[in-house]
Amino acid sequence: MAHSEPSDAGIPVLDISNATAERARKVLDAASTHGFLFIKNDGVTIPPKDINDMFDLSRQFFQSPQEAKQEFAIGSEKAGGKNRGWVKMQGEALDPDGQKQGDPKEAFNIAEPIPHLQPLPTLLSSQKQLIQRFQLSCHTLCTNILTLLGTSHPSILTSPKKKLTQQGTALSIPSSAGGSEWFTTRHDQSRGPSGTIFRLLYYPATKQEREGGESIRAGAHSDYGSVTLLFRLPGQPGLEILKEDGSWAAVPVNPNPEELSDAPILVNIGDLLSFWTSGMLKSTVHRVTFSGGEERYSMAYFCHPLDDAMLEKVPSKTVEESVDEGELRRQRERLGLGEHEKVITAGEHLHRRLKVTYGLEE
Ligand SMILES: O=C(O)CCC(=O)C(=O)O
Ligand SMILES: [Fe+2]
Repeated sequence: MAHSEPSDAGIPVLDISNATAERARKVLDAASTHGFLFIKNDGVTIPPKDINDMFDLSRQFFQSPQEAKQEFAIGSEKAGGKNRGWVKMQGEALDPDGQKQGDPKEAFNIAEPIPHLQPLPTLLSSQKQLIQRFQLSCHTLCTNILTLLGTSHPSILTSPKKKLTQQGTALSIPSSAGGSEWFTTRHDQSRGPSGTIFRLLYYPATKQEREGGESIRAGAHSDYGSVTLLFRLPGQPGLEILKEDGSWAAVPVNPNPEELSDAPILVNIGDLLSFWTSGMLKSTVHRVTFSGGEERYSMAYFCHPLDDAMLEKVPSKTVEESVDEGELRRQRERLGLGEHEKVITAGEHLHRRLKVTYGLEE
């Protein structure tokens, strides 16, 4: 069967080491068009060495005996709670309608280390400091992105019908309502628990490369939270995003290897942030496909707001002017929310999202 290569998704690489209005605008622009953006690794916020060390640790962990992993099976008491621990091969289907079997991958979910890190298998707990430092760095980057999102003015509003109200300024969240800190205070982990998860992912090599094409290793889905950071290894692509015309576009690991010695960090908007901004920010559907002759590793940091954050309308003129009614309707339907205005919390959003997708009950 002939297989055509997906085109490159054309996601921009942004440098946010200096938070200028122009950069903030670009972040918001990418978030409200692609739903994906690359952040140039500044070498400091998330040190490349920590990324490499985390990948090494992940590799060692997934290569450990099945029983050592099984002991910390997801949701088990030993793993310390509901969404924590090891997910075995085909243990979950991200696209239950489109797949006969679960995703051919393994995962390990690590919750925020607050008040302390969850119980971990010996190998992982021997590297507690690295893991916690990594979680903290990821949270810092998410906070930086959320601050920029809260302060910028989207260029998409230059469409003929709409006019920029204040050139280069914020989402116009009034400072009396929290201003540029509106999102970040709702992600401030010192204020309460959240659904944030750091996830190690392993896609084992399949015995036989599928003839003539790729197999789906992570089913088509959008992420649940507010912002996701995704780390991949050079030479291990496979991520694709769904474009508006229904085709899939490949997301390279490093779109500009000549200039960027460290791969940039891939960021995507999740359903919750899309819902929260009335569909203005896009939670783009994506999947992982590759022919399977070789194994693949990735790591994702799914940043969620505090469980009790109310998903009320963001007090922003910009958001109001950019409501995507169709997207909002789809999201409300998926969450089982009726026509009527009902404000839910981030915790409830996550619960509904997991329930609708996996048919989970309490
Ligand atoms: O492994 C990847 O590159 C992407 C994984 C992903 O999209 C997810 O776990 O939500
Ligand atoms: Fe994802």
